[in-house]
Amino acid sequence: MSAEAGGQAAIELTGVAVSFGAGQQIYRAVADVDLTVAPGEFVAIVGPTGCGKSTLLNVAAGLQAPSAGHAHVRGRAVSGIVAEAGYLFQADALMPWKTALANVAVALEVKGASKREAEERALAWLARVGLKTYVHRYPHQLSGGQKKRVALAQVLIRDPAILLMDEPFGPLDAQTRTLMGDLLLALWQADRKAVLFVTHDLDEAIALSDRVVVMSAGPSSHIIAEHRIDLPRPREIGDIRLDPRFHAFQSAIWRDLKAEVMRAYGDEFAGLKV
Ligand SMILES: Nc1ncnc2c1ncn2[C@@H]1O[C@H](COP(=O)(O)OP(=O)(O)OP(=O)(O)O)[C@@H](O)[C@H]1O
Repeated sequence: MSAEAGGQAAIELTGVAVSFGAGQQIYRAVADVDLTVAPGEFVAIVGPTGCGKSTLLNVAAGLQAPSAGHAHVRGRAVSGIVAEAGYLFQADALMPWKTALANVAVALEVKGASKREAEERALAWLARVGLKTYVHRYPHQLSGGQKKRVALAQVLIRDPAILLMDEPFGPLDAQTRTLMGDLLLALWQADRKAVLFVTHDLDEAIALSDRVVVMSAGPSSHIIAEHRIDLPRPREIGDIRLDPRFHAFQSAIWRDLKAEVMRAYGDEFAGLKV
């Protein structure tokens, strides 16, 4: 679906540059990025470490002001934190002193819902993410994957218009990552929100997305390629990985990415001669 077909874009970055520091110490992390996510589209950003993936996500979230260019979310210029976005980051955002139920319910309570209504809806969301029997556990009594499911419920219960996800399943083991990917796909399929998803993992990017955007190594990182992933939906990650076209996408994206990854790491590996 193009941005035009769905009306205004869900997320639109135009000519975005981000620099850190000042004077002689200035570091131009990202330069001249144009990126549009259409309503209902799932877009993944991949690129070498330190290329500016999180920086771009932060610009879309309103957490980082661009030094040049503009960010729009659903047609509105971003200035400050975007309230209609749901964020899921690698680090755990759960409050350790609250149960799973309270952690999810609080997302509605802060928006003015009564405790009873918030808890009822939180129970329904925890059931949707498969945690019906864990609602009274505290985060330290949950596995990494279970905590991620609570975090997902905590984000989705607010019904955000767009989702911004930064390596959300990064700390999980491979099997749990796959299950979390399938859960995310099932939830997304039921209620297609625009998603901007940052990951290091090519397989994850291909399996989940409609489009994979490849960034160059920094400084002045920019988009060097885009791949439309027209694999059939609904998808299950285990099955879609067996599709021969999945491997064709892997090879094509890796061809774009490899030189940039080598450029990002080159000097460090050169220094490791023994
Ligand atoms: N607040 C900051 N101050 C100074 N430099 C920063 C700041 N935030 C990010 N950078 C630098 O900008 C560049 C891009 O960082 P960013 O975290 O966006 O990259 P990334 O692609 O998400 O990295 P990774 O894949 O390793 O998570 C990096 O070189 C980083 O060191």
